[in-house]
Amino acid sequence: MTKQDKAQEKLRVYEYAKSLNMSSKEIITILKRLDIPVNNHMSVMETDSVSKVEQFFKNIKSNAAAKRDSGEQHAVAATSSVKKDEIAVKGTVVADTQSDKNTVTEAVETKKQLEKQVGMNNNSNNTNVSVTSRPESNTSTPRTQSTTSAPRAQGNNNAGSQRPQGAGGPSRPASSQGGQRPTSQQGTQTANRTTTSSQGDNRGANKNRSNNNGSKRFDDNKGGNFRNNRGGRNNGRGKAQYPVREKIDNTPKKIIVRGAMTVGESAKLLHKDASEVIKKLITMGVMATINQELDIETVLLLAAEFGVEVEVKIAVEDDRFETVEEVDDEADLKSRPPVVTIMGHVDHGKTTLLDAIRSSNVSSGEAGGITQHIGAYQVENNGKKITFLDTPGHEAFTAMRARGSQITDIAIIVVAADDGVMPQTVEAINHAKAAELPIIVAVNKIDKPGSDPDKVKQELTEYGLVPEEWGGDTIFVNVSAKQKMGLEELLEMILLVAEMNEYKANPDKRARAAVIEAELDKGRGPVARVLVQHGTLRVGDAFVAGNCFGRIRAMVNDKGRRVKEAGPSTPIEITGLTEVPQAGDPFMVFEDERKARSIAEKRSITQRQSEMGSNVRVTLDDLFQHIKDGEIKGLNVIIKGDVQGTVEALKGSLEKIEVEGVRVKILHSGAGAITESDIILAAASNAIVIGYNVRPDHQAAATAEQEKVDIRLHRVIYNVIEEIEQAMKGMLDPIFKEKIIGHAEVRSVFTISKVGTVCGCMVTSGKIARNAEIRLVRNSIVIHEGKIDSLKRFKDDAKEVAQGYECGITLESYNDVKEGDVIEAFIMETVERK
Ligand SMILES: Nc1nc2c(ncn2[C@@H]2O[C@H](COP(=O)(O)OP(=O)(O)OP(=O)(O)O)[C@@H](O)[C@H]2O)c(=O)[nH]1
Repeated sequence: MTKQDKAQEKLRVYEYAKSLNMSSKEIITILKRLDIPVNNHMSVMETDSVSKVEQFFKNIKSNAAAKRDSGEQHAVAATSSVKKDEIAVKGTVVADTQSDKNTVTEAVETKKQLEKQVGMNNNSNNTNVSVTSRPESNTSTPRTQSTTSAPRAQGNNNAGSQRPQGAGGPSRPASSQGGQRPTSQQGTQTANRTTTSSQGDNRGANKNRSNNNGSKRFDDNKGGNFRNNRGGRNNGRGKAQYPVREKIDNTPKKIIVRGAMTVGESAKLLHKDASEVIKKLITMGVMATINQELDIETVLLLAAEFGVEVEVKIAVEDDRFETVEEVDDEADLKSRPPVVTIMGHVDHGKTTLLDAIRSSNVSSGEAGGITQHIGAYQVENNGKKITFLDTPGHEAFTAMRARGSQITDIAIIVVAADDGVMPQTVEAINHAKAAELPIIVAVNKIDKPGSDPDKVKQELTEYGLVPEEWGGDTIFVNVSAKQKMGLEELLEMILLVAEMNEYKANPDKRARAAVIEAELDKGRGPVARVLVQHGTLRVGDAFVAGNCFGRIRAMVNDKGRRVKEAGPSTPIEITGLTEVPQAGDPFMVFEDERKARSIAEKRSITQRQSEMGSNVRVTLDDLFQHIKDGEIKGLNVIIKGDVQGTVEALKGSLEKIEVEGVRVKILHSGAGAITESDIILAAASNAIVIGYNVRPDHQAAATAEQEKVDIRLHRVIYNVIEEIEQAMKGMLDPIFKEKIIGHAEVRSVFTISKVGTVCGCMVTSGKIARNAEIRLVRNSIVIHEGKIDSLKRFKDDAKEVAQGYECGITLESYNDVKEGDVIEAFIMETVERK
């Protein structure tokens, strides 16, 4: 089986879209509408999702059919109802997304507009509808001319779209439109986009506007421009009850909505009497008084009823720009270089490999530049670029992910052929898998005598990485970073994976990027290295990076050259910041420095508030609530245990748990203490950490506290399983929860006859209380759990001993204590259920 075949086994959004002759964006909108988690066009579509989408199409079809049946006239629709409905879906979604990238309202709108579209289809024969009496409308005159024109396949056979549109009716010269058409160019543009033709002539105008480079850069993510709500479309619907009035109508063509507003405010905006608006609302089934607040959705419907176009501008999105997913027009997307991270075990040759690739593949035309370490670099192979992140290792990678930056496309796992799979190799694989990245394995050091690449392949099959020649789908490349062998093939394989995944971005808009590293330079002030992800970054651009802002003073590329602009996947060093951002911070360009400053300020306030506020991570205590709210579809878990065997057993049992469709997903498991890397992975993947007979090391505990990661420590497998199961069912009753109150280090051990082993200890954190329970920990492994027999300060019994003091401790029925052991004291506390 070829690599291509393998890759195609997984159905990605874009492939599915292609098969339906739709764009990824449309499918994404539908998936979101159906509450199916989806990130982008590369997201894998499970069979379940496909059937849900198909069901969605079916529903639309049957709705349309039902409406048709109930209507009086359906001449046009009958001939090709399936195709028509599909296209109706398509046309509407495009209309939505194209008009604006407001993804939040988009999903809601889709349904409404779909319904509306269906409704509009039913009016298809009603060609004499007086759509609007607005003087500015450019639809009325053409309509009367077009009553004889052939119905459109799209089912947009409402009055407005029945007329030929620009090039859509070549037999009709543009001039025949007289003064009604804004320009002939607009007509042509409209006609070119046949699927969106339902939107009438103004679409052409809007497209023209968005083609204007300058303004387009800042158009993204502003409120929705619900052009389907345009005048002319809906008047036909209400016509029966409300005959057209002859008086001059000053209804605005378009209004801007910034949030919910009262009936009175809506009326003012729509240039209507409040009574008229209230009446209209009643016909829509909404009983409201003049001071009653209408949510955005209702305002949108109301405006549509009056035939007014709405632009939704919700300012709140600006300061949470990283959460807004931009949906670009497929036509605007251009291929971009893949971004690659190299991971692997210590000393397996990550840095050597990065250096070898860099020194042997400097892109043509760039040769002679002075190598500059800016966190990433680009090389060229057969005229195609690849971006390598310069900070090898999965910790840095996952730390960035934890800050919300997913910048890597492909992970290279380096395994030394003379050493084989090591603990950090497994960690790296799991970190890459958690980020859902395609993995290429580079088996390194094949020049070394005794190296055995096949053994590495064999070992990796255990972790789900099966080479293609063995029937799997993982690409393995044998390399020697030191001898520069196999590098060419490695690059080719990266480009192959990139080709299969079609990494694309829209270079023609304001830049979005991620900070790779940042520092305070003595001479130049704050300096940040960023990787441009979307759009083009230019000198002079005002931007926000994390909670900092600035204006780009200068940009230097990885060859040390000053550049004026940088497109997607380009790493660049920038100056012009006011402060130093953090690695992983999101970066976005804004229209001016004032705006950037205000957004940066808002972001830092929000951050401070959320730091003070409640935990946003999943914990077992609030798991049920998350499941109930549909926020999580699976519980991500990291398991660490004292012995590999028990870890495997635990893994097997947990994976079997399923409660109401929610399953446990083990992101990573291994023997040994809970490390900081485990916590970072948990934070990045919203996972909980289970420690079976092991403890978090110092650093890990501190990071867990800071990142608010839930760590569950257990000594009985059954308890772990029960706890998780109960939490998922919402039946967890942590009437008691363990609270660690302190640690004492055993500094000396002596045996006294009749008393047993006495431990001379120093309390290193918190306190040790006489009535507390204890755990004896040796090298992060729990070797005993029990009670304190006696606690003494010098000769006297003590109730508790605080941090920084020495004490003598004997344990109840336990004597196997060694110097260097840690006694962890804990109490069981009553916890209120959330
Ligand atoms: N013989 C041989 N030695 C290699 C090869 N690649 C790397 N080495 C050596 O392996 C050692 C470790 O290489 P590094 O590149 O520092 O390994 P690393 O994975 O970056 O190590 P850390 O940064 O410590 O995680 C160095 O002494 C390299 O010279 C190779 O292909 N063949």
